[in-house]
Amino acid sequence: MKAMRCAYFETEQCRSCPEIQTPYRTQLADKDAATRHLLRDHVPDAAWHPIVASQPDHFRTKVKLAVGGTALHPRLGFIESDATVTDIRLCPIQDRAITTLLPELSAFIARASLTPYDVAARSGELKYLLITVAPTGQAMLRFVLRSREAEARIRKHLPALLAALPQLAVVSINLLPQHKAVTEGDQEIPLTSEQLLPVPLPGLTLFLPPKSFIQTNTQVASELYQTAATLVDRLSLPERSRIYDLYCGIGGFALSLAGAGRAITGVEISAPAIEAATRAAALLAPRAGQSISFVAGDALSWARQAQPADLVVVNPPRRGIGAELAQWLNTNAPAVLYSSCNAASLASDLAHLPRLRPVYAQVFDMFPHTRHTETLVLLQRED
Ligand SMILES: C[S@@+](CC[C@H](N)C(=O)[O-])C[C@H]1O[C@@H](n2cnc3c(N)ncnc32)[C@H](O)[C@@H]1O
Repeated sequence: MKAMRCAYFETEQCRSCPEIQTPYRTQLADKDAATRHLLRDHVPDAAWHPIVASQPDHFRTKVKLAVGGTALHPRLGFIESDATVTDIRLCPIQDRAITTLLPELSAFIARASLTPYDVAARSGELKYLLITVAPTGQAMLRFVLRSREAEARIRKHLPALLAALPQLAVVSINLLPQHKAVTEGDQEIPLTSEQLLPVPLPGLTLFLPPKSFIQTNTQVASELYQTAATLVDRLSLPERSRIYDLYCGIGGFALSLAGAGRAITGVEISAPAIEAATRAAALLAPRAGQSISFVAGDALSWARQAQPADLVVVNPPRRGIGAELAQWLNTNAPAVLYSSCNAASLASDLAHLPRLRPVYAQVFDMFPHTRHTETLVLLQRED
């Protein structure tokens, strides 16, 4: 398999995919070997399974596009160190459903006179377009603005935009008044009556609200959830089992593990994500003894007051779960399914789980052309 071509990389306009000139098969082999090496003190060779590949192009289902240039001729891409924006609207790793939206969105920026935010001068209004697409092609669009100055113009021109791009299911404004190196602020202003993007996956539909986390590569995320479900089906869980999904987001793992006799609780810090997960759970087929509930809160505080579980899934942010939650799992969970986007924090967390032995491990290539990985490890108690 040849390396992928990317004009932005070849002309040194973009360096976001540092491995893009390495043939994809070689990237997979390198990534698999590097992850196994990093975890060598914790995961035995026999536990490893072959890396799960992504599509090498058009896999990215959510993007953050900084807006630069002028309202008449906006540039959509990323901010350089000199504060200008490089346009990468034809990026070959983004889902085609995103690329298709961009000419019309560019025209909309001109029509609604949305002056791009100038980072150096600290002037202008439009900072980012945040776009997520579902496998159906439906999309969520969020305008990240410095203030409400442009809101009325966006509202005025929105009906024409929605007529031209009927796949825009959810549109909102996010306010980011501070001059900070973050992507979004606290306040979200809905512009469409629907504020949940349905993301159908095999056997379930997730619902994404504007400010919640979703994996960047829906194809690989779906394989991750399905692998989790298969692994859990193979465990000899008791007939009535208690399962926790900590850091559950909009519920991808919890909903995939639903089944007869299973009482599943998902815990997540974001209240809108919990509402969305609850809506998704209501659509699942009922099964005898099945219950799924979601709780908004801090995973560690919640776990501290929880009953021991038969299985705990953890899928934390890059920092990992930390020593205290790891120690709680070590005492209270006979089985743990840990999905990590940072093998280094995974390694340090595994060091705090001496009673649990990794029996299955696999890398999922959620982020092709970079060195980032998603690693799934199933651990079971030895005694
Ligand atoms: C890597 S995402 C995983 C989400 C979900 N499991 C999925 O597959 O989409 C990590 C999630 O942890 C949540 N989170 C961050 N800190 C948290 C905390 N202290 N307690 C509970 N959830 C937290 C984030 O909001 C985010 O949704």
